[in-house]
Amino acid sequence: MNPPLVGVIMGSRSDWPTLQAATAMLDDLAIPYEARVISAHRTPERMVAYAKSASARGLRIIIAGAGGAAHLPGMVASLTTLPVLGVPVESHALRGQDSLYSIVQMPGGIPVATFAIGKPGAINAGLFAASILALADPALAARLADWRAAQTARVPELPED
Ligand SMILES: Nc1c(C(=O)O)ncn1[C@@H]1O[C@H](COP(=O)(O)O)[C@@H](O)[C@H]1O
Repeated sequence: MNPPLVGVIMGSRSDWPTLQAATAMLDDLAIPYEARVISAHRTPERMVAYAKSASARGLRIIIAGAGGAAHLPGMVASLTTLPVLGVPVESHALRGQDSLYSIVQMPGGIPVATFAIGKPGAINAGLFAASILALADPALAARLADWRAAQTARVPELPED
């Protein structure tokens, strides 16, 4: 297996069903990744070590999902200049609006690319990671174009089809 290019991290194991929508896209496009549970709140030292070593270990993009007081994506972004794609996980109490606002409202200077709440956001984070990597990888760009074409072909023209 090739070394991972994308680090998929999440604040809790309970986020994994959401983040698996991102890793499914990476699997579809044959992009090597790793998945880890890392929390800014519960495992702060694991987070610092991961973010500081990510680039040197060969990671090119980090997808970070978290719910509620979702500090993980922003804190990781503060510790690396790799692109961080933030996925707001749908929380129970506030249905992910807390997660979304926590991730999207970064102060100027530390960017996190923020996606939609829940699985649609995770899917798009996976596809966006592919788009970034495809800039320097023509074979991946071709796989991504094929993936889009297959998606288009699956959309029926008539509603009863
Ligand atoms: N938002 C964060 C962070 C963080 O931002 O570092 N660490 C855990 N969490 C979130 O807490 C929620 C509940 O976690 P549990 O299900 O483990 O109680 C999860 O959605 C997780 O992302």
